[in-house]
Formats: sequence, structure tokens, C-alpha cells
Amino acid sequence: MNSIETKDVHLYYGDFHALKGISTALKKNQVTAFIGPSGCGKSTYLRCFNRMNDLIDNVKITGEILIDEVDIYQKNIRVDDLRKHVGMVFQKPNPFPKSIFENVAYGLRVDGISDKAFIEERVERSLKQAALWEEVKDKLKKSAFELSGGQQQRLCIARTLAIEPSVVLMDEPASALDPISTAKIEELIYELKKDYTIVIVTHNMQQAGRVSDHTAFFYLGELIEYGKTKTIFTSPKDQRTQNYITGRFG
Ligand SMILES: Nc1ncnc2c1ncn2[C@@H]1O[C@H](COP(=O)(O)OP(=O)(O)OP(=O)(O)O)[C@@H](O)[C@H]1O
Repeated sequence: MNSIETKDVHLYYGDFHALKGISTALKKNQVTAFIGPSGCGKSTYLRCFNRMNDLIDNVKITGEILIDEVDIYQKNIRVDDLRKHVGMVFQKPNPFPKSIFENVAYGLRVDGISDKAFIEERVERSLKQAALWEEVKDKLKKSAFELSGGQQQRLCIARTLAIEPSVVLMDEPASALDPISTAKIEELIYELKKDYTIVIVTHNMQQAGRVSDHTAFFYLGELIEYGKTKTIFTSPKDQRTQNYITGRFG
């Protein structure tokens, strides 16, 4: 079953044609990695899935994007609801200036939930899912800024999970982290796919190889090749994919 399906997606930043007719079907409960040289459109395409590009002036998008069979660019879509369904984790951890607990509870409170026991249960569950609970359970009232970078990133993941999205988008989630924190995030991604569909942008090809089931290779705004990660890395069909994965450019 597919979680994300796109048909002939084009995106323009003003006159600049950044995405050139991208069609894909990304499977549910799988990890898909987007790879490709800098500036090829990976993040732009990822940001289409929760309409983050709406925030940028002068952007024009054509084509169709369905998430869990709903056309997310239809007129009657509420973007707030879409972003609950499609969560996002950014490159740099961006916790709020609040306690660890309140960071995770934030989305629930914004949603109008006030049941204390419910919130406590959901915060604990989300921190456990993000493999952070054991490290923070005795200091939930402390500021999120007291955590290490890697812990802050797992906190941001917990914050995203707390509102029970179906899809989690990750834009280079480990690129600002040390190797041990990176390994933790990778393990976590692997675990999370049981419950979520995950799309990750990464520059790190070993990482794509370790965490993803499917890989999409982008070049100059086009999707060049998409398939099982193993196949893309061992026997790509397109010469450009071959050149990229063997380090000949990018
Ligand atoms: N807000 C914007 N306004 C104008 N052009 C943009 C904007 N954001 C991105 N671009 C351009 O669109 C193209 C694709 O950028 P994008 O960030 O999606 O690439 P990327 O593959 O994610 O790159 P990187 O790996 O370096 O993050 C680039 O040429 C970039 O300069």
C-alpha cells in the first residue's frame, strides 16, 4: 500500500524550475531515502508533502500529491491538519524554550487537549518511541536546552510523534550530530517504520544504505531513479546514479 503518491509534480521558485515532473509512489511503513547532489531538489520535494513550500513567496506547484489517498493541495485541505498528519524533523534540532515535558506536550495542548493523565501518558510513550525516555525521565521539568544536540534531536522526534502523524519527513536529521548520536537516530528510524512512513533526505550514502528500504536519486530537479535501496546501490540503471553513488560527482 502506498502512503505518498505524486503525479507529474513541477515546482517553480519564481522563474526557476526546481522540480521537473516528479511522479512516485512511496510505500507505507517503509523508509525512503532521497539522495542526490546539493541543489537537486530533494528538500524542495520533501517540503511539498506537508506544504511547507506554501510559506515561500512566489512558489508555483503543479501536478498532484496524494497522502494516504487524499489530495493535499485540494482547496478544502486545512494545512494545520495536514501538518499533524505529516510531521517534520529538521536538520538542526529546534526545541522550544520550554521544559522537556512541555516540548513533547506542546502539540497536544495546541490541539486543545487538557486531560493531564492523557498528556502524561502520551509524553511518556512518545519519549519512549524516540528512545529518549530513560535519559530524561528524572528531569522532565528541566529546560530542553540542557540536553545534548543528539538528545535534542530525539526530543524533536518525540514532539513530532506525540501528535500521532502517519508520515514523518526528516530533512538530514543527523547531519548536525556526532557519530554516536547519529547511530542512535538511525536505529530509531529503523524502529519507527513499524508505525510510520518515513522519508529522509540525506547526503550520507552509507546512512541511506543502512536505514532505507527504497531510495530515490534526484539530479537537477528530476527524479532519475527510484527503487529498492539495495538495487540502487548495487546495480543502478542510470549512468548518472552510478556516477553519484560511486562518488564521481556531488
Ligand atoms: N526559497 C527558495 N527560493 C528560490 N530558490 C530556492 C529556494 N529554495 C531552494 N531553491 C533552489 O531550488 C533548488 C533545489 O534546492 P533544494 O534545497 O531543494 O535542494 P537539495 O537537493 O535539498 O539541496 P541540499 O542537498 O544542498 O540541501 C536549488 O537550486 C536552490 O537554490
